[in-house]
Amino acid sequence: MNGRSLYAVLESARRTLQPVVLADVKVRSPRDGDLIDLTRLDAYVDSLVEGGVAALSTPTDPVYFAGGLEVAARIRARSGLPLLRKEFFSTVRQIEESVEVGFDAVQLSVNTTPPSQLERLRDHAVRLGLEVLLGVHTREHLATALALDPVAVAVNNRDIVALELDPGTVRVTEALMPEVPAHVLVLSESSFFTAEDVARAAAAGAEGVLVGTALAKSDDPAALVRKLRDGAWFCPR
Ligand SMILES: O=C(O)c1ccccc1NCC(=O)[C@H](O)[C@H](O)COP(=O)(O)O
Repeated sequence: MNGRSLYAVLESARRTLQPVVLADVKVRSPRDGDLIDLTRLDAYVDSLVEGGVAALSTPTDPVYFAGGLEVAARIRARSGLPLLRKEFFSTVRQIEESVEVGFDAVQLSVNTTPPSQLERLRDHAVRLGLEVLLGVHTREHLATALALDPVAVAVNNRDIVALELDPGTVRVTEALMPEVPAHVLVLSESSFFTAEDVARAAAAGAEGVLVGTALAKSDDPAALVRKLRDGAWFCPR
């Protein structure tokens, strides 16, 4: 394990009572089309870091999100922050290449990872020193995830199976939080546009939020990171 821990980043919200803001470096969105011009990727990552994001993620799926391991390697080279891989995981090889590229964590979403592979891929990732978030969108997904005794879950406010074409709402996080045990860390993901959205997730007990589209579309991503984070207080569960 290296010094870049996503778990530690999320845990920090419990001490500071401020939620952490993570940025999803998403080149393309199935819903909104092209988001990041790769010729400005380095400058974009720099502005996120300047704004004070606590960690980064990137979807490496090339088909719907125009991501890839080359983009991930560029983000890795540009920033020393913890880096989470989003992918439709189904093979052990994908976990191994995540380590090779320099990811610190992977998200295995319960609704896209083949059920027979979920525990196996989680265990393999842990053996290789990766941190693991189990991604959920419904009560049923959450029950499946909690049965695996996770350190952290990611509540996706959008439906990744519908390729995030739904608008998404922080109400998904608000509805699921009462069922998450206090010791499990929570990252609330997707559909964050205003400081009020972030405040609602933090008030519901999410240690962190993951923001992609709003930052990519912003003229001043650093300022937006500060605005989203500074108006919110984390309420311990
Ligand atoms: O969540 C996943 O499992 C996933 C897998 C493969 C590709 C993308 C995946 N998720 C995408 C996201 O999580 C969103 O891009 C992220 O939450 C940012 O959302 P938004 O702020 O609404 O752009």
